[in-house]
Amino acid sequence: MGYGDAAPRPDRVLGLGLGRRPLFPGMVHSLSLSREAASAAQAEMKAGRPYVGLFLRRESNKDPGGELLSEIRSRIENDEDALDAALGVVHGTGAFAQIHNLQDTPDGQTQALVLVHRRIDLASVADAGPPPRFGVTHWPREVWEAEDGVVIEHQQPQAAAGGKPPFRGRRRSPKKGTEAPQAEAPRVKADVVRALSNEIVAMIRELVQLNPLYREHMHFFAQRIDIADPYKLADFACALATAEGADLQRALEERDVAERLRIALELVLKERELSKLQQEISQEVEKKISGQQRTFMLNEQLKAIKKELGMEQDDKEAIIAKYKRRLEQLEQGVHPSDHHHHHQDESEEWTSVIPRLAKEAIDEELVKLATLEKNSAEFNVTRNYLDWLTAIPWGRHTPEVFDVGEARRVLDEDHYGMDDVKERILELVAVGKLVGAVKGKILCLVGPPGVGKTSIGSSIAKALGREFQRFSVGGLHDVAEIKGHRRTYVGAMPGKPLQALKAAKSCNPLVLLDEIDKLGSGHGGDPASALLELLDPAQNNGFLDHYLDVPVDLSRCLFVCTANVEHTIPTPLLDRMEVVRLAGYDLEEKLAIATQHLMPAAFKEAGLDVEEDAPRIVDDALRALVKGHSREAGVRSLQKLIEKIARKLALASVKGDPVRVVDENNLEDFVGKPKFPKDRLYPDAPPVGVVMGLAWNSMGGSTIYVEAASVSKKEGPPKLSTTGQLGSVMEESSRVALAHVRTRYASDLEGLEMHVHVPEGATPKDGPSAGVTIATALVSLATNTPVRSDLAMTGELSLTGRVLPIGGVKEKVIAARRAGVTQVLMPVDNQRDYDELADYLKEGLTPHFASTFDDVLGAAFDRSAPPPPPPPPPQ
Ligand SMILES: Nc1ncnc2c1ncn2[C@@H]1O[C@H](COP(=O)(O)OP(=O)(O)OP(=O)(O)O)[C@@H](O)[C@H]1O
Repeated sequence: MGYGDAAPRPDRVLGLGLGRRPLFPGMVHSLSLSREAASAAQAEMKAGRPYVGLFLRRESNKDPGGELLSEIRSRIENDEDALDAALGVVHGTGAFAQIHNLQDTPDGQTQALVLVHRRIDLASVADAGPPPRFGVTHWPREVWEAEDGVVIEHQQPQAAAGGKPPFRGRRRSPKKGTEAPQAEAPRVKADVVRALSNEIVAMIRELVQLNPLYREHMHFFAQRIDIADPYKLADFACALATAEGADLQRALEERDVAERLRIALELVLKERELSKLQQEISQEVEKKISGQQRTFMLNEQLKAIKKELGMEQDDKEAIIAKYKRRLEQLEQGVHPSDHHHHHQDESEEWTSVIPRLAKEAIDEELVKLATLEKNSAEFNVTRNYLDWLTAIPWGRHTPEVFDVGEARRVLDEDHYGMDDVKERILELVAVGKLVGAVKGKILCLVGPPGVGKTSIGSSIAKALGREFQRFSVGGLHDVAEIKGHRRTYVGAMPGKPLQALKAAKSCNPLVLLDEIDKLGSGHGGDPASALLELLDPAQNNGFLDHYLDVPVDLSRCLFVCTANVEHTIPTPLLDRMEVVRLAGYDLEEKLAIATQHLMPAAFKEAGLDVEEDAPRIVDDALRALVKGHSREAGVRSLQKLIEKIARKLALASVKGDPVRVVDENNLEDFVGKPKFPKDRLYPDAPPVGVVMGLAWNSMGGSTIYVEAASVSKKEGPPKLSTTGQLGSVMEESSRVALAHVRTRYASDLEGLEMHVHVPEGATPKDGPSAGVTIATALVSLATNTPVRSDLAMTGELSLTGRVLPIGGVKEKVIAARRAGVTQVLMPVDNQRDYDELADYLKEGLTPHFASTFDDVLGAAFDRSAPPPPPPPPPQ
């Protein structure tokens, strides 16, 4: 596309208004035209005049494209002079451009590709339009030649230029020098122009580097425009600039080359500043974003470096400060991790002194800690040690309750019965009230599982106003569990007593030692003697843990032990304990416990208590539950069954099919078929040779049958074999029984080979108390006489036929009642135990107290019956 002076110079053109900025000669533009402007341009092209005059509107609008200047007409109709009207709407100098091509865009506009040839001045309004047609004067050819420093500056008028002065109307008054370029000395002017040109080129280069968008322009420019032509350079620079329309118009109107260059330079300078600013902003934003990341990375690195160099001095100081603070709190009597607990009130009692030895140890360790390397193993050892030293609740006590009535209320709240235990506790409280302190009494609760030994422990603590802690010593072999490890061990810790003290946050907690009867015997020292040291009030005011290495006063702790049986408790321990026996519960007691405690608790747990008409389990169903499903001394499996029922009730109620009452009829839906359908192996009268005995073990009391049968008859002394997992003591009892029976029934027994069996063979049985039962079974066999069916017996038998006392009277009586017998036989020496039993346990029972085997036989065989005949000879 050639441009410039070769193009025709029509003196009338279609006039279009430009909204935002004027166009400069030499440029190709894609100009969007309004619909009317496009159709006017179309018409021009059709008429073979593909030209437009493009004038910047005085009041610029947003639209950068070309439009028809229809306002001119209305202005003229308002009696304005036509040229004045046009110059009121647009600037007087514009661009003469050739339309190369028109293309419709989807949004209803038309894109016109125009090439700007030269400047024109608006000279007249040939037709107000719309579309308006203007009479125009074309600017002369702009030529710049400088030869040997002499400027030849032409502005040759070409062809008919209308002859009118080029500037009219509202144009700003021309600048000095524009009218008279010759005013400057040609020589100087040439230098100025060159200097300005160079500067503009340099600036444009910079722009291109700053913003790649300009690169395209530059490329175009270099191809088409002679840089050496300052007029064209100025126009190019202006076209590049994103400046205000008014500034650009000024450059458009400027005739003087130097002045035009100056304006152009000013514009590109601004452009460069703008580009720089733009770049700075974008860099800043980028920096900000990456800055955050950087800070994080650097911090991490710093940490790593500090760690590497062991420079975490600050941390160490903070740790030391922490201990100092704890120490202060301890000395003021505030425990470091003081928590809110129910016993706290004004009367809280403080003995806030840290023992001298402990204080010395703490101070010493603090000094040591300050000198140690933060990452050394020893630092951590020392730190752990200080943790423990400062975590012991030195001198802190919870206020104890010495109110008998209140203690009784608390104890009764959680547990039914257990009167022996409660009585003992109330004694403690009463003595404490008189003496001022409960000195470490060791209670030992002995009884079968599930009778509430552990759970009453926490009630006792509550009743006495002490914190509750427990740990099990069952199966404990290592003395270190009690006395702690020496600090030199990796992962060393204090023993369980001090751990309990730390957890209790007070020096007078109730500490429950579970399963003291199952204490192991150790290889590394004897746990029993360590426990002795812990429990003995004479020693434990200076309990020395291997780890802590500083004596701790445990004399204000109250120790309670639990055990299932007494005889495996190490004797030295047992000697110092006060044993309270819990025998287990019979049916009525279980019913009471279930209704008063287990059921409400289980229902609450299952969320059943919130309902208005909450479901209930009727007494008969409970009775069936106890008899058929949970034959045990305690109530643990009864509790589980009730919880199971509660869950199923909850499920039913959620499903929308609630069950209101659990009775005997629907009980099986909840717990299945009874596990113990019958109470007795021989529901009716037992056959010859079978006798019901009473036994008890760690699981509570139970009835057992002893069965004797003759196997064969041979020559010689009678023989006896036994089965049923009998222990050695019971084995011996049977030999004693046979020996004694032989002294009386020698002829009946002669040559008899007998077998004694104790059914439920899977359960190990031991103890001497089956002696009378085995002997009676042998007599029954020897004399071929059955014993009374409603009798159960217990008692040790000596060789000479004396009946010796036994243990577990209450358990055995309960077991006898459970089996439905009405007569019980026991050694006369146990009569006192029996008399002390609660009346309801004795109701309906006939006791027999035997001192000799004759007494036993008297009770076992109906005296009114004829004397037992000799047994028939076996086949
Ligand atoms: N007399 C009672 N009154 C109320 N609840 C009781 C009574 N006896 C036992 N319980 C309840 O029975 C459950 C079992 O009791 P606990 O665990 O204390 O038995 P334990 O004698 O310590 O058994 P183990 O020897 O196996 O430790 C507890 O939930 C307890 O509350």
